[in-house]
Amino acid sequence: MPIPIQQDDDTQTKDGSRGIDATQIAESFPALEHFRVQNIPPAAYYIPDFISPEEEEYLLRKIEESPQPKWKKVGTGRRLQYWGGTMSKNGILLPEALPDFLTSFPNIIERIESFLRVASSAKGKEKMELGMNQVLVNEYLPGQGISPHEDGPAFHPLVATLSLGSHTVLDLHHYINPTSPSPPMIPSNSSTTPEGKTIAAIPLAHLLLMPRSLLVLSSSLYTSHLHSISSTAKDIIVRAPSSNAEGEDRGVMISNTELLGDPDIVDALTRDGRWVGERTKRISLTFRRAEKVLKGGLSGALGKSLGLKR
Ligand SMILES: O=C(O)CCC(=O)C(=O)O
Ligand SMILES: [Fe+2]
Repeated sequence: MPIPIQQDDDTQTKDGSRGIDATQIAESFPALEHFRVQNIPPAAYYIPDFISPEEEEYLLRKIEESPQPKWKKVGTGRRLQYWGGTMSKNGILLPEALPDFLTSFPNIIERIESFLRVASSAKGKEKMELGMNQVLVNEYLPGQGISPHEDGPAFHPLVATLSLGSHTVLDLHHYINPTSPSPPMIPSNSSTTPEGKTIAAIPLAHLLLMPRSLLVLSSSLYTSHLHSISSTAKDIIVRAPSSNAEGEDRGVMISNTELLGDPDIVDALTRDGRWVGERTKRISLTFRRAEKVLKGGLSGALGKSLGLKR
């Protein structure tokens, strides 16, 4: 890639909307299936170099320059921003206008939507119509992560995350089914959610997310699995399990090696059996569609009465 920007008026589609005309280029465009991460539950798609380094730099600057009150702090000290509005306690988006850096140059929302629409329709499948209306920006300093969680039913079960600045490793987790007999090998340090569901102690899979890549999580990976990022400053990726290393030094095997599009990493894995990456500051943008949106905009008083999270 990078996926082309659609800005010119002559790229308007028949219905007047901007973007790639699916019927024109579906044939020549790689099908979404091409980006599918293999051997994990359906479905994750990893698209390397979804944006250019210049676009990455521009987005990083715009996010950094956002007014101070836009930054919120979570318990662990990590910072985040919500664009497009915040969610009420009962899962309704209290909408706000999205900023120009997401809607015009580099036109990233439309580009993600066009990509998914075109790529998913390449084999005559039903087109994905998303209508992304909220963008969550997360900042991670080296050593910061996010504990295992689900993004929840308030959002359409397809989210796209753009990584900027640094690589990271996203861990995918599954629940241990309480109704099936306990397998003898379940490690005793598996954790339990507030709802009493048990999360398997060992992640189901690891995905290396490089800067400028787009990760799409959908269907059962969205609805019945969890994801997390470990609070580490260094990632060790290995080609095969190693028995002579302890703890974190053991490294992890990733499920998206073939999709990385990064010869240096693939070479290191082939030559040395491992790749070590020191994390730097990472900004992620998660694009999603809140299913329920408050009609008629938001007045401060109404927002408060709905339990607006700020
Ligand atoms: O930073 C990421 O890649 C994931 C963020 C995330 O899972 C979330 O904020 O819900
Ligand atoms: Fe999440």
